[in-house]
Amino acid sequence: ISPVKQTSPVCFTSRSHDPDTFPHLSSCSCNIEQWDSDEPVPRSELLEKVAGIRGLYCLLTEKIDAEVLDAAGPSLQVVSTMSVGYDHVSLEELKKRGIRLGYTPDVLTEAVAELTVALLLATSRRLLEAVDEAKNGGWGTWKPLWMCGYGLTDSTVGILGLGRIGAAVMARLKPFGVKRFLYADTGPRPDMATKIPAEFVPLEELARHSDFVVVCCALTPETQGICASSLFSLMKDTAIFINTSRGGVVNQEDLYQALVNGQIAAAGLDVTEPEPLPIDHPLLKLKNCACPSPQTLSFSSGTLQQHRGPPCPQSLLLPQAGQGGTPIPHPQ
Ligand SMILES: O=C(O)[C@H](O)CO
Repeated sequence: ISPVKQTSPVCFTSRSHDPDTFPHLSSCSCNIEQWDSDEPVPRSELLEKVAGIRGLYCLLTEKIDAEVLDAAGPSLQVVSTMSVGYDHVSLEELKKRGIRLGYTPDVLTEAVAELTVALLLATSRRLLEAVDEAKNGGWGTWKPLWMCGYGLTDSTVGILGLGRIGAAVMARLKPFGVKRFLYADTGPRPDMATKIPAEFVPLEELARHSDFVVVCCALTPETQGICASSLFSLMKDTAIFINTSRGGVVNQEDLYQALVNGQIAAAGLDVTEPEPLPIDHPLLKLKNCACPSPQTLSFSSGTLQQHRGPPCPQSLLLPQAGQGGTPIPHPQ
């Protein structure tokens, strides 16, 4: 976007941005209009605000589809999303219009990997249940097998989607004495599976053999609902299921049944569909399902301070019309 002074907004940002955290936006000489709220911009406002802009800076709360792009009109050149995943953006519609997409790969790798390990340990060691029991008087006396969980030593961990986050999770779990890492993906990822060796296997084999199944893949048409009863039924009844990718990869009714029927031991979910789940949602009633507030845990302000680069979208994926195709990398 050329820094031309104009009276009408050149860019629209869909959330209020703290100038200290986002110096690039404050110092930019373009005329930027900001949705000045911590809450997502209502759809009707978004459709109005984008008219005639050249750049749109959004979050994963905004669905960027044909309707938004049509409302923006032919002036729109770039959409940037402050997120690692871009499943809320229609790549097809962007491509059709020659609009480029920016996103923020890698800014959350460490944070999400740590959170994944936290969820895995909390569920396998029944931490939240134990805290509840101590608070509500359920801890009567010490019993040797009460609240026993499942250990990582000599275990098999299966990662669905071995991108940056999956590899970072493996690096953190390895020192716990994991014996074998398996992974399933769209194809072998030798680049990700060499430092810590991991075996590429079909998803069904991963489900059958893993003590811990960790989902780190991107949400795509292929992964939508991929974790369903057909997969849970293959898993060990002692298996722990962790999802830190997107809620849409899991069929939540099937997961609920698997947890209630003892098909699997427990689940830790950083992501759900919708977010947040309604407070009376059956998954939130289960003792063997840990489902903390997802966005606060995975995208804390600490994360923003700790990552190595600015949180501004930095990678552009889609070429301008007529410039040839750039393969879309594994987003996570
Ligand atoms: O895609 C992302 O950036 C994360 O899911 C945000 O929490």
